[in-house]
Amino acid sequence: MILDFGTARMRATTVAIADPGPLERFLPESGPGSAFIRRGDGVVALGEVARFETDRLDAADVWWDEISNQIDHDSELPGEFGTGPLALGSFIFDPDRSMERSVLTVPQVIIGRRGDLAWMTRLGDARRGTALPSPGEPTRRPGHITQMGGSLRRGEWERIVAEVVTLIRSGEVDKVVLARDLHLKADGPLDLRHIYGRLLETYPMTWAYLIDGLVGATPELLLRRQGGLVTSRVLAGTVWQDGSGAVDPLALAAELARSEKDMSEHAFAVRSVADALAPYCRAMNVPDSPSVLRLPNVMHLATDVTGVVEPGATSLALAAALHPSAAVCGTPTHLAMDIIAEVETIDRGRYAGPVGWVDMDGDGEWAIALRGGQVRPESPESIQLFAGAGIVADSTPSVEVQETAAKFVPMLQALGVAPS
Ligand SMILES: C=C(O[C@H]1C=CC=C(C(=O)O)[C@@H]1O)C(=O)O
Repeated sequence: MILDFGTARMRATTVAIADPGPLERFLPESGPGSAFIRRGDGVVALGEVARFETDRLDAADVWWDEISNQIDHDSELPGEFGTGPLALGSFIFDPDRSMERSVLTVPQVIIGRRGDLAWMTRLGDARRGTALPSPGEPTRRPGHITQMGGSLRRGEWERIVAEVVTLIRSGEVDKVVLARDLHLKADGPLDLRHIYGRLLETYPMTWAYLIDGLVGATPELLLRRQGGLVTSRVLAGTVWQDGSGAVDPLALAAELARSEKDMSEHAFAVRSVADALAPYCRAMNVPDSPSVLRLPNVMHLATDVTGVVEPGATSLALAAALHPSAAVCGTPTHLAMDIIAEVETIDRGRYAGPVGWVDMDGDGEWAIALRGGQVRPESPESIQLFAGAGIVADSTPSVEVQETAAKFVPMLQALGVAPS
């Protein structure tokens, strides 16, 4: 479905503003509002002048190119990364099999910040001037929440992991990332702004996203394209504290860095990103060995792949090339995708798909929608959380269940629910 402003040209104005305070406070309780924030920097987007519901990143790329060509933009900050009209989007993991839809939306008002720079962009309606919108109503914490369990019981999911390990050991496939879900139900509609605010407080080092009922805080950046440079933060390979929290973090990091199983899981993910980026880059840097990224709930092996990108490839085109990486799908990609569709039994929807924004120059940031959940308009009191784990030849099903449990922690904490 396409709703756009037809053949009429649209005016947009960007002005520098004084520090607007926490961006998330502008999110409205109802009506369109999206956000993409990390360490206080990012954008909050209000209202909607155009929307494209497609399943394909490359179709979204073409649509945004057409729409952005219809915008006449006056800016006090020309050329500043991330300022001006944007499209914010969230894409389905497997568009061939999902019942859900991807979304790309062009907001009416954007309030943004990067370091000392803050700005507001308004599309259309120049009469509204440069006054900031009023902050949204206070957020509501959820009332009582009931944990309804997952679509599969833990034991059933372990059996699927075991089956996939057997496939991998037989040489049919190298790596498959398997996910499971958890359903929770509150006694009234959930206020996603509250969940989002909690994630920003507790996980400031992640990319926190909120778009069309999908909310989460992901540590994994599919790509940032800024001018001629592209960066991808590849994560795969995980350790976590047991319930006692007694293990020295340095010892835990060392255990991860020494783990052959995690190193092999990570290597597949890095290779998939490097191979997908190579045709778009004049030069690339792929570090030989990963570092360890420490988050409050888990630690990951992390590699930042960088490249000098050929002119013309927008951030959406690059996201189309990179998705799905072996951090969320597997190796070889198509075989892993088929196995996921066959054995996982859940519709991932937009979980593990690209989430982020693109500007009028094609620059942008696309994270991978992990550590999050989905609220659907027809049941605003219910949320479905997702978490996955990379399965390789040495995986142990019961340990992979624990890993997914550790990955549910940010969302459970944000909902005020004790992890089980
Ligand atoms: C698939 C997820 O995590 C990915 C990202 C980091 C580490 C991962 C791992 O160690 O399995 C996964 O590849 C998820 O959080 O749902």
